[in-house]
Amino acid sequence: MRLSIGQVHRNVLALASSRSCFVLGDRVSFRMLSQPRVAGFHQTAWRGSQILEDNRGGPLTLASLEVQSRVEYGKKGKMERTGGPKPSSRASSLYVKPKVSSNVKPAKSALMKPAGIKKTLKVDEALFSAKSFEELGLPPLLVDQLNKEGLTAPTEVQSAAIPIIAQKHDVVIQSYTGSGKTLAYLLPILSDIGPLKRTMEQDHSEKRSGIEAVIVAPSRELGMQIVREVEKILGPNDKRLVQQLVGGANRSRQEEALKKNKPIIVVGTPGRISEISAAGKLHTHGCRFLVLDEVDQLLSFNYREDMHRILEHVGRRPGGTSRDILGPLARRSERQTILVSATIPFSVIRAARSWGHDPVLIRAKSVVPLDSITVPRPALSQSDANPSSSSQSVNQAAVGSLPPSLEHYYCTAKAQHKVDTLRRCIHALEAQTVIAFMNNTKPLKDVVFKLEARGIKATELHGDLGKLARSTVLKKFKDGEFRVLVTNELSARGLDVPECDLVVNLDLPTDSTHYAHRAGRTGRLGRKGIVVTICEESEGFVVRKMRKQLDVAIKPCEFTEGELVVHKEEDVE
Ligand SMILES: Nc1ncnc2c1ncn2[C@@H]1O[C@H](COP(=O)(O)OP(=O)(O)OP(=O)(O)O)[C@@H](O)[C@H]1O
Repeated sequence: MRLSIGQVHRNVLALASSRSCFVLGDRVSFRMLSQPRVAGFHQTAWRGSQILEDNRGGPLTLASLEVQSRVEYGKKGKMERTGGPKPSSRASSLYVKPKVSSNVKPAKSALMKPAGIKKTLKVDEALFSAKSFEELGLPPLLVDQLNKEGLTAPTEVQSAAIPIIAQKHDVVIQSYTGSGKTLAYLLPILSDIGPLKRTMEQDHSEKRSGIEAVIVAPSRELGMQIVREVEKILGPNDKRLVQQLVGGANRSRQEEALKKNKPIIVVGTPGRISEISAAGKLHTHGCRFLVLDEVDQLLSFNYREDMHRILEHVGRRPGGTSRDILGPLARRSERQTILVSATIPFSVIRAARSWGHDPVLIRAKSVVPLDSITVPRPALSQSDANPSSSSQSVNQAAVGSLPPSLEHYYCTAKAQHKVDTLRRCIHALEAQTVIAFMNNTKPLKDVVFKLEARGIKATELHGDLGKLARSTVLKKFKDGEFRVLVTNELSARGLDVPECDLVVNLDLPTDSTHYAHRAGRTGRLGRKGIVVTICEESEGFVVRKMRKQLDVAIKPCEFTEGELVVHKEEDVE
């Protein structure tokens, strides 16, 4: 395939999508494919073949990637599914056999009743790569530690990401929820820094001191989850090498720990990292890795000042290009930048291009250079802004973000009957670990109260709770003390509760990206999971619209006589 390459320099100040993703920096260089029909990487079905075995240890270049000659175009609108069969073709194994009546057609999958004991949801082996951790070049000490933790095979996205990150590329990792993106970036980092790294580099790297990796996450809960993951791999003797810098926790204690423990990795929320950095207590100029987990959220308007500081300070090369000419964030730095999310809008691709060295997009079974992806121009001013194209970008971001193992349904209920419908839904599906989402904080308590009154153990989680209460609630829910967690958007991103077998939307998510992240709290790592949206009759069209945007079947249903009854599509369209 021939690429026509042009350079476009552009001042980018404006938001690039309806979700207010902003692009920092004032000079963006990107190349465009000559084919105008290419809508973008999510929709266009890029099929970069699995190229990892083609890299024979040398530095990864576009030529070595062989992507230009090996990329194929799929049909417009069809997406490439990775790491598992299509939803329609899979065999399912969830709790209930759907009831079929005259106006009802059976669900495609065969649902089955559970044993009356606490379920252990089976992990789908198709999600795992054929390669082993050793074959991906991880150091023996690290592989041993992974084995000790019961991690014996990499997932597809880990298999794709580990060698590319090890070759020092700036990357964007996009893979569906629960596919193992956290280890996809942690493992190559821990191969390079800390006590488990490659032995041949040990002597040289021993001399390094200070923070070598900064990982940023949008919520305290996700930050702490990442910290636990790093601690697990480092083991009890070295867990002090990772320091949490999340908001809500005691700042002076965090600062003391930085001084005393001399961590090599910090994980935190944007506000707290930037606060401690501004106070001169966090020195990250020599940092080699910057990870933005849930990057599309981190680059939203809400975080712009803190993220600006982080991008400006972390791993900054002393004496970089003058900010007068290029602006502070267009300056190339020595750090390796790793951007991660299940949903990657065009604004993130643009940002990654402007910050990175030959950045590549890694998906579970493909690796493509970002320069080869056509993205629409960002709106430069209010008058240029085309709301439909920016919302299109957000919707495009959601395609391919959902695990194939999920089943999606929706039913209608009046507002005052939603909790009762939720109760019937939980019983019909015999769900044991349920996350119910609402859009606001206030009504959460009321839903908990009503569920408890109906004999279902429930609890609420939201940002207004104190730090301690938040972690206690989450721990108790993970330990199975509560059957239902009623929560808001706070829990939609990154939260990993492997046992979660049902997600319910009690309020409609604001768009398909929000739907994807909420839905992704179930069906983790290829496990089976069900997502049910309970909406009012007048909102049914919104669900059907999201279904189209996400390219997944969200089937109309109801819960009667303790059964899930799936309706024929024609009856409701
Ligand atoms: N190779 C592996 N073997 C077994 N379990 C794994 C492996 N990799 C990751 N996991 C587990 O899979 C679960 C999901 O991983 P993770 O939270 O990294 O997913 P994710 O892709 O980041 O999801 P999200 O997009 O929702 O943040 C976690 O419980 C994690 O410990």
